[in-house]
Amino acid sequence: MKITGVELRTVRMPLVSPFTTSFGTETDRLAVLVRVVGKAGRPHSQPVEVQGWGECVAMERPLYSLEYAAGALEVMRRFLVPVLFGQGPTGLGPDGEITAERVAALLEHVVGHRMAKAAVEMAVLDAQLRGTGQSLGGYLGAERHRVPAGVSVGVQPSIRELIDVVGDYLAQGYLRIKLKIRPGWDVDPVEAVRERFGDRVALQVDANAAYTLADARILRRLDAFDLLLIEQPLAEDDIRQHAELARLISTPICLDESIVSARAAADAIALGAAQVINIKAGRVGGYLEARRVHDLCRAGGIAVWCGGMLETGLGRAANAALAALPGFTLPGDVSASDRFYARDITTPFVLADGHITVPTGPGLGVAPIQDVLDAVTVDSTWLQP
Ligand SMILES: CSCC[C@@H](NC(=O)CCC(=O)O)C(=O)O
Ligand SMILES: [Mg+2]
Repeated sequence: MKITGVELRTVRMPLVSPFTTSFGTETDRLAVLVRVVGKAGRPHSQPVEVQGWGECVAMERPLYSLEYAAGALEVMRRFLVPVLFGQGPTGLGPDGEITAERVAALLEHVVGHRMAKAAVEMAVLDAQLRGTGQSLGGYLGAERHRVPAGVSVGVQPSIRELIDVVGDYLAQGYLRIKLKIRPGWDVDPVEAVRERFGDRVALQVDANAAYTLADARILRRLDAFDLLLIEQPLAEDDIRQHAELARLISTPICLDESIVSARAAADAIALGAAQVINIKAGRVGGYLEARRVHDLCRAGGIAVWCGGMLETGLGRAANAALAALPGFTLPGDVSASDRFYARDITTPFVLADGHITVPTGPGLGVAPIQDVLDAVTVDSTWLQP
C-alpha cells in the first residue's frame, strides 16, 4: 500500500460517570485518532483507495504511564507519520509501498512512545485489511466470535455506592468484576463485595502501582477473598519487588503497566514477578506485538486477558478481536460502549449474555459515524508527503 495522507484527529468524549483510580479521576476521555489514506495495489486491476483507523490509548495526563495525548500527537506529527511518507532513516518498498508488518521496524529508531507507534501501526493495519477484505480477528488468529466481558469499577465515594454500582453491572450480565483499589480503599470494599454478592462472582482488583513492598501485610489480607488476581500492586519498574511480593501473598499477581513488550513479559515471567498478564496493544506498541505477548505467554502456560484504556469503538473493536485469540482465557476489560460513553463514535458495542461480539467485517469491522465523530472532535491535522 502507498500512503498518500494521514489525519491526526483529537476527540474529547464525556464519560457517563467519573472513573476514579489510584492515580486520579477521569470525567472525560481525550484521545488521538489516526486516519491513514492510501492506495492499495490489486493483482491485474487498478489500485483502490483505502483508509484505516488507529486509536492512541495515551491518557490526557501522564499518570497511568509516561505517555500523554498531546505528547503522542506531537511525536506522531513530527517523527512517526513522516516515516510513512518515506522520510525515515529506513527506506520504504518500491514506489513507497508499506505494509503493516513493516511499520514497527520503520519506527524503531524513535525511542519509546509505544502508544503513539501502536496507533500508527493500527491505522496502517486497518487500511491494509480493508484493502484485502480480511477481518482483524481473522488476521490475528481469533478463534471465537464473541468474548466474555469483564468490567472495571472505579473507587467509589462509599461502600454503599460501590455495592450499588457492582450490583448494577452484575445485573447487566458482566462476567467478571474488577475493583480499583488504593491505600485506604482495598480490604473493606473487597470484603463488602464478597459479603453482598458471595464467592461465586469472578472478582479481581487493580492497584495501578499504588503500593510498595511495605504494604505486603495489607495486600496479604486480600488473600482471604479468593481473588482471581491482583493487578499491578507495585510500581511499573518494581519487577524484583513484584517477585518478592509473589512469595508473600497467595493471590496471583497480574502485571499491566510493567509489561511494555514481549521481552518485558518474558523477563517478568522468568523472574516470577507475574503469574497473569494483562495485554494492552497500545501499551506494548501495537496489535502485532500484543499477539507476540499472547503467543509467548501461551507457550509458557501464563493466562492472559485483554486490558482496556477507555477506548472508543475503534479500539474496542480491535480489543475484541485480540481477546478472541485462544490464550485469552480470562474475561478482559472489553466492556460495552455504554460502560463509559452515552454515545460511541462507532456503532456501540453492546453486552449480549455477558459477551461482546467480535466484528467480522474487513479490518476493524467498524468505522466512525461522521456526525458523532465531528461532534466530539477538538482538533484535526492533515499530513501528506
Ligand atoms: C484511566 S485507567 C486506564 C487503565 C486501567 N484500565 C481499566 O481499568 C479498564 C478501563 C476500560 O475498561 O477500558 C488499567 O489500569 O487497567
Ligand atoms: Mg490495570
